Amino acid sequence: MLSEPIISFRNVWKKYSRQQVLNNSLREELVSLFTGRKSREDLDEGEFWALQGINFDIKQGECIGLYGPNGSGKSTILKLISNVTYPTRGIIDVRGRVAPLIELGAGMHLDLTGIENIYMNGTILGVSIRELRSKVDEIIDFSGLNDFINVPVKKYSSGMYLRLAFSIAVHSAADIFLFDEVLAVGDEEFKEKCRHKISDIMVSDKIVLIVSHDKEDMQRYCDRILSITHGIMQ
Ligand SMILES: Nc1ncnc2c1ncn2[C@@H]1O[C@H](COP(=O)(O)OP(=O)(O)OP(=O)(O)O)[C@@H](O)[C@H]1O
Repeated sequence: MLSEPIISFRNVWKKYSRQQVLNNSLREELVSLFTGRKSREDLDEGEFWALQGINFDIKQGECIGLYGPNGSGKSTILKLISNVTYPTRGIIDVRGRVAPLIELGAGMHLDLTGIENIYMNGTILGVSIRELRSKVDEIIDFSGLNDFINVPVKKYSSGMYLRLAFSIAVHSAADIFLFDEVLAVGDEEFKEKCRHKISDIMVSDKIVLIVSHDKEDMQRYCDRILSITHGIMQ
């Protein structure tokens, strides 16, 4: 059972449009649908493949680094794993609860205070209210946001968002942790704390997926590195 993949991508393609409004009229869409003159997978003007035929498996307990130049498709892979977006083609299987630290502020409820977000997001990430009550001081303490914990998060700086989001995620019951260069906005002291916490998670049976431009760093910590360029995995 342990060796079964928890995340699997089978021939996954993701199409994006550079123009938000497509030029296709409804008529053109209908003609293509009924006549088959244009395959649904073909690219319309302004569209491009952000991912092309991606295949990989990740097993329980693995720590994987995702490496590639800007715009190569790393964040798109994390968004597909966390269901923020969907594949244009292919099959994605993700078994387990995902804690996605992929976009600063994503998943935060801006009008709620820090502590309200701890309860809200903690519950979404599988922690019971009773457990959250017993962990809340530890979560606040790790975040270092003690003086700001009763302030609505819309007043937080990007570093403060990170502190709260990271602290909630690493104290959650998630099975899969996605870290998309989130540490970039943290100060050195907090980064160091996060690195320790990530190392603790790595030695557990959880899956950790890290996106970073620092290949050497990833080689030190990760079991494997998946390299991607222009949406194609090497
Ligand atoms: N919502 C979107 N709509 C249109 N294009 C998008 C969207 N999201 C990403 N893209 C494009 O898809 C490509 C892959 O983007 P992605 O964010 O996955 O790359 P990345 O490898 O994470 O880049 P970086 O290292 O700069 O964060 C890029 O060309 C990007 O501009």
